Amino acid sequence: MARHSSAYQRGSAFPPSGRRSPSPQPEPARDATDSPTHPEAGSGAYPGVTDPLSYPGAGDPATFPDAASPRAYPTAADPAAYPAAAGSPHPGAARSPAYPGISEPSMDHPNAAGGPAYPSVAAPNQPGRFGAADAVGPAGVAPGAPAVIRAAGISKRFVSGRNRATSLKERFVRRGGPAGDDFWALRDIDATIGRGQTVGLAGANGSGKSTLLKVLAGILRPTSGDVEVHGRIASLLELGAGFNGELSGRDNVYLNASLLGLSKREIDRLFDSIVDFAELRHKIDDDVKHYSSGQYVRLGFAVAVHVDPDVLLVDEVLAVGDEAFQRKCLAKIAEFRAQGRTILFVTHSLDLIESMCDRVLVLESGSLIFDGQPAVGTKLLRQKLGSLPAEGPVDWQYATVRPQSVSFSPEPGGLSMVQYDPGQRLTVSVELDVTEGAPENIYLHTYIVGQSEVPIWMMETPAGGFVLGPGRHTVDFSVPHLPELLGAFAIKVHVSDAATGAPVTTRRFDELFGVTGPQADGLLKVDYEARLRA
Ligand SMILES: Nc1ncnc2c1ncn2[C@@H]1O[C@H](COP(=O)(O)OP(=O)(O)OP(=O)(O)O)[C@@H](O)[C@H]1O
Repeated sequence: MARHSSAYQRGSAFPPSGRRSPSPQPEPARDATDSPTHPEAGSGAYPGVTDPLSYPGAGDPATFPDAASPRAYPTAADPAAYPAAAGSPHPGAARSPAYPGISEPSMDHPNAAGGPAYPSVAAPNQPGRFGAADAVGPAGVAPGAPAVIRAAGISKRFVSGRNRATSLKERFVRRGGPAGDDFWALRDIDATIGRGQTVGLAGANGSGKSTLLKVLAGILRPTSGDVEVHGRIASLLELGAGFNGELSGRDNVYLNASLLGLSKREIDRLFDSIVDFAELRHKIDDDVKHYSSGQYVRLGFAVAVHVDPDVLLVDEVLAVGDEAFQRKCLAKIAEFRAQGRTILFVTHSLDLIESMCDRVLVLESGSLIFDGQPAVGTKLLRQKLGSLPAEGPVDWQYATVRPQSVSFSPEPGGLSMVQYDPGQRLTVSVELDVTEGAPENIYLHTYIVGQSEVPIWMMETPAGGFVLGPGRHTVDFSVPHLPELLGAFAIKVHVSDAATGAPVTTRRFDELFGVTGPQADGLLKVDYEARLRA
């Protein structure tokens, strides 16, 4: 099992025992000084291959959101809450155009061990670490699928180059002060990917998708949090796909495939198939620096899918290929999926997520705001991106105040009952989940709706609303004497901010209560007279 965590030691095996206190270090912003080389690279075994028994904290069972009942995640913690940068400089996060891609490790990442490595290789399967307690069963995947990737509390801070200390002296002088402009690209992400899942990673530009993929691949070190990986990962993370521009396509195939764990003999056997897949036989002996971006990606993808990975991580790079190659890649992904391999891919194509994924993770400003069924997650994202109007201000599942359930009983807190006679007491109880960021004074109005959604009457909280803190609350609306009615009735709840009147959400519940009065269906009885005017 390979693990990436903030407890990494540079260029060496993992610590022998005990959880190290992280010495998180923000990534520097991409700039011209980022180098693709790895001066710290030591010699040694393939990176990421570690002694599973020595890893601190492995086996902490995390709790996972129930993907079948998607939930919004709490607002990300204030960056200030994260530990300040300390420890050795971290010049990684290179995005050099020359060697971006599959496997470029940041320099102080342990994967930097192993010579001129651009590995995204993770350790071969190590049985025993992921037991039944780790099983996850998100949408579309049989419950009990073992976890292959687990990210716990992942945060990633970058320091922009603008105000970054550029010398030791400056660093010393600024000690205790800000190291530069902090920017949190990821905030407290928890996610567990089960074996065989095809997971889409979606979100607006800059929401943190690529950063998360790189952290999972072990290419970026998280500022805090842990990643565990069970199995061999092949990743295609950026345009350029991790090739050495000075080498030919042929040499790069050998270099990359060997870094992904294949022997020379295995690569000899696969070579033709890789080249054919990439459709680059005519170019294979040219230096890859003369390749077009699409050709880079073809070769990178071809290598990645030929090394028999357990987990395939793919960034939006597919968009670079022409349509025919995209089709080929998607067919390959579908084949992997059918073989029960695990795939995590970033895409802006929400249709693709709906058609290919079992599950979607949606990021917003570095926070995971949704983890669950693709149809629901893409709807949320479309709403957020403004391509789909929200039903009411915000779908109730994502609102800061969520009407969770409604129940009917004669007395508040009494046994629930659904059938009533006119004149009887009825209490409609609305259960609300109030999250951080909800209005302080919450105003509810509930409509009792009859056939064809016709409102029969309305009940509301006092004008100032109720002050409800985060947590679960129940609001009871009691009707001492039900009017004469006949029919079945449902409840529609509107939530708004009592201070500003701003709507929060609306939910129409399916639960019904019935009243067996003498009236015609669904009508309220009022006293009246009928006279013929003289
Ligand atoms: N090395 C870096 N230094 C500073 N900021 C960075 C660095 N890498 C990424 N960022 C910033 O982190 C944020 C997340 O970037 P990331 O590439 O993960 O987003 P994304 O969701 O993949 O975006 P897109 O859809 O546009 O590809 C962005 O604001 C980006 O500018």
